[in-house]
Amino acid sequence: MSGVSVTFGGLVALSDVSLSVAPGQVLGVIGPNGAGKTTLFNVACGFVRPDTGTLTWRGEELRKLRPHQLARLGIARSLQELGLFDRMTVLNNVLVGADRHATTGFWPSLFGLPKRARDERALTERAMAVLEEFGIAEVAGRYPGSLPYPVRKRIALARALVSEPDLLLLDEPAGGLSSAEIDEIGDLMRSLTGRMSVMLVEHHMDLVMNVCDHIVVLDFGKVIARGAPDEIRADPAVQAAYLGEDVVTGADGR
Ligand SMILES: Nc1ncnc2c1ncn2[C@@H]1O[C@H](COP(=O)(O)OP(=O)(O)OP(=O)(O)O)[C@@H](O)[C@H]1O
Repeated sequence: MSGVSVTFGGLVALSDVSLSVAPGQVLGVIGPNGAGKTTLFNVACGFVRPDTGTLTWRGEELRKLRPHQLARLGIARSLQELGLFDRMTVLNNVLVGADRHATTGFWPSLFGLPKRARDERALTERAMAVLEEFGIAEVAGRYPGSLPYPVRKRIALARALVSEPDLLLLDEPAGGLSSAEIDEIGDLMRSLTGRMSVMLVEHHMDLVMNVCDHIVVLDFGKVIARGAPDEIRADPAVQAAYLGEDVVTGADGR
């Protein structure tokens, strides 16, 4: 993302924001309320078109990015609004995310050619492996509506991961979770380091400090700091921006 600016009416939500996520890196984007985090996430997903600036993915500029193009580009996202289908089993919800790996198109699947069956078996195995990794394989046959929120959250994450994206975009994964559940989600995220690039947009400092390799701090739509977690923690501009906010830092209270 380079030189991205977004205005809503007269309000500047993002101003000349540049950032990049290195291969295998977990990048955190934090900032106080109204800093522009959600807007930045929406730009990365193609929900919001920036007024100025460019998005580049693997050396190619993405002009007029639209959300439905992400999967083809190897980018997955998980939103705060989990978007699970309550009338589909957990396994089928996860399989929805696996589309990118289905090699057969519409016509072969319509005529039920054997390749389709092989594809489906491989995809189901992959989906079960991700559910297993997330510790929720035992609910594969259940319906999401009957499951507690933290489990639903894991299902949404599993759905994003089953396509084995090269870049995962996460919007506030800690929202609505208790601190023990945040620790668990943090462990899951740390296990993603090196496997894919992750951009994590999150208000919760604790999670960001624990799982991110690199952090970008926004305030009033501008980047006010960037660096490793320890540098960010010690940065006076960041402390000033968060002044008056209920900031939770490390588990040891630092
Ligand atoms: N669709 C919109 N129309 C008008 N103003 C908007 C819109 N979306 C965001 N804004 C404004 O842009 C600014 C940045 O908002 P944004 O939601 O990106 O911040 P945030 O860092 O995600 O905040 P929070 O932590 O509270 O979710 C805010 O002043 C917000 O009121």
